[in-house]
Amino acid sequence: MITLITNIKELLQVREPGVQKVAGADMAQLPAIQNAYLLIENDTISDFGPMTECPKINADTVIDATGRTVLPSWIDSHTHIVYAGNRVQEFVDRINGLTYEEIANRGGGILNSAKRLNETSEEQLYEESKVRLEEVIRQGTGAVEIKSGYGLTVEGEIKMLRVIQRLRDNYPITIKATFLGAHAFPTEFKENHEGYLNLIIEEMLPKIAEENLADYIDAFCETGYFSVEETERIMKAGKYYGLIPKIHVNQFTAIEGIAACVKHGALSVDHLEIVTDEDIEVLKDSGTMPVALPSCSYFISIPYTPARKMIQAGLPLALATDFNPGTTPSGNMNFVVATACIKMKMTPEEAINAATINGAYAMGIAETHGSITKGKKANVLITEPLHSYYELPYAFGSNRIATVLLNGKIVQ
Ligand SMILES: N=CN[C@@H](CCC(=O)O)C(=O)O
Ligand SMILES: [Zn+2]
Repeated sequence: MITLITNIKELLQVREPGVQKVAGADMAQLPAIQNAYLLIENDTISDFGPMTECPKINADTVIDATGRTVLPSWIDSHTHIVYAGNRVQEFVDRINGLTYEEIANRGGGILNSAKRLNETSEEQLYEESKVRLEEVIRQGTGAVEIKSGYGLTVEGEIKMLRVIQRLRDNYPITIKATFLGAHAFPTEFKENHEGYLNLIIEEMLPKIAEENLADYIDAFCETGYFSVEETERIMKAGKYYGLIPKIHVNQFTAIEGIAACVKHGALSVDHLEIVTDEDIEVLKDSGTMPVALPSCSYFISIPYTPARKMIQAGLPLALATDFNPGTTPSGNMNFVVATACIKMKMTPEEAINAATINGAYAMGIAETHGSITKGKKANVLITEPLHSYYELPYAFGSNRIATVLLNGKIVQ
């Protein structure tokens, strides 16, 4: 099956093989070809270049992209798409003055979602989650990481991870699964942290590893949730089973969790609304990707990740949605890219790099996703006719994606 996209006004994020991520000043560069073609063989990008070099072949499908931009699909490296019900009441409580912390202290927040999830059947959970997955595919996401973490019981966590596996089996989007048993302490373990850590390490992890249900391990390293020392125990236990850490850290407070994550070889550190100079130092020259989640900052009115400061220090940065029922009931990467430009003062080039190649690194899939590169998966987006790709973040409330290809096939 051969697909040829012709007359592309701008083909964005064109990279040689081997580029895993971009950092610092390099984030401002978004390599592009004007008036280009893109050749897809089966599910793989096989060639691209200027129209003057377009091969004369009999393609099965030819798409004329006159006036349109073509770019790699968005990579959403941090989501909690699998959940039951919603938390609209907490949304209204926050409008009326309560904070996220106050709501959590009253038994709301993560524990609210966990209660609901444990009362929901696996079938129902799958049905609710697939609607969200279908929506983000339409919005241009071509790869998504999905976390557990609303079970907080052996059965609940396994149920979530099985749903993630079923989504992976049934949809063309690339999915990675992360075990987040250490998302919050269930009420019965509030005064018995040791007991819950033992449950995660001795019961949940061996079962998850046996069924091969997760790729990564996560913990919510935060004041009032998992301490740095507790997070280190979770990371070590995960690594024993081959799960690389990707950690929630520095959302509300900086407690030196980032240093611990770097020490344990975390693939990414996510949230980073509060970042100290020491945190930035420790991330320099590490293999750990910082991930910002601007829709979360927007929705619960907390600071935005200091992107400018981090990029100026030479760091890379990825962008993801954090799609979840509490702090970010949206999986729209177009909004994330726009909000990063508008609120974090990232340039469109930096934001697109952060939402494609750097997101792929944060998901451990940079070899196959995140750029227009020969041999990579043909997960690409074709926009509506645009004057320039700047219109993607400029039109912040709109979706300018007209066509979505996953594995070389048009799905939208
Ligand atoms: N901060 C931790 N976890 C989620 C929110 C969880 C929730 O409130 O349900 C987040 O990334 O924002
Ligand atoms: Zn999250």
